[in-house]
Amino acid sequence: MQTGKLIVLTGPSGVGKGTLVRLLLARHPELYLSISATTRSPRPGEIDEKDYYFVSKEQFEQMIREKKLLEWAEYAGNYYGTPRQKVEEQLASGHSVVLEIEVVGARKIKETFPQALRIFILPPSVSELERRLKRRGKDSEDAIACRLEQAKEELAASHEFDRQIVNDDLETALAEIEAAIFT
Ligand SMILES: Nc1ncnc2c1ncn2[C@@H]1O[C@H](COP(=O)(O)OP(=O)(O)OP(=O)(O)O)[C@@H](O)[C@H]1O
Ligand SMILES: Nc1nc2c(ncn2[C@@H]2O[C@H](COP(=O)(O)O)[C@@H](O)[C@H]2O)c(=O)[nH]1
Repeated sequence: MQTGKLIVLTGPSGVGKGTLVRLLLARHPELYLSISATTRSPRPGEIDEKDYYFVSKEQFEQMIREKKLLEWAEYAGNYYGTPRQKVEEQLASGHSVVLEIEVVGARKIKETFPQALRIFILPPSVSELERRLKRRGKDSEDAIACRLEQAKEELAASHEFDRQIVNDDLETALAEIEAAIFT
C-alpha cells in the first residue's frame, strides 16, 4: 500500500491555522489530524486528548528522551510536540496526516520527512494578526505581545517553506490549501 502524505501547516499564532484546519477536515474527513502534546495549561473549553495531550514538563521531557516525538519546540515558555507513533501508523496505512505546528518544529520536519508538504500561512498584515489575536480573546495582553514579537521572526522565515498562502479571505485561503494538497 502507498504511504500517506504528510502535510504541515505552519505560521504565526493567530493567523488562522486552526480555523483553516477545522474547515479542511470537515471537507476532507479522510485526513488525519495529529494531536500535539503540550505543557501549556488548557484554555477554558479545551479538552485533554482532543485539543492537546496536556502533560507536565517532566512528562514532556521523558517523551523527548524516549524519542516519542517526531518534532518538538519551546514556544512562548511552553513545550509543544508531535507524538510520533500515531503519525507513523497513519502514514504507513496510507492515510494523509496534517500537522498544525509552529515554525521551529516545521523546520525540523524537513529533516525527518523531506517529502512532506509544508505550507506557511501568512496574515494579510501584522496589524490584522494583532487584531485576530485580540479578538480571539484567549490569551493575556502579555502573551499576545510575546506571540506578536515571535510572529515577526516567523514571518521572516516564510520563504523556507514549500508554499506561502495568505489567509485574508478564509474561503480563498482554504481553496489554495486544497489545491496545494490535492493537485
Ligand atoms: N480569514 C480570516 N479572517 C478573519 N478572521 C480570521 C480568519 N481566519 C481566522 N480568523 C480568526 O482569527 C483568530 C485566530 O485564529 P486561529 O485560532 O485559527 O489561529 P491559529 O493560527 O490556529 O492560532 P494558534 O497558532 O495560536 O493556535 C480566530 O478568532 C479566528 O476566528
Ligand atoms: N512545534 C510544534 N508546535 C505546535 C505543536 N502543536 C501546536 N503548536 C503550535 O504552538 C503554537 C501555540 O499554540 P497555542 O495552542 O498555545 O496557541 C501555535 O503556533 C501552534 O500551531 C506541535 O506539536 N509542535
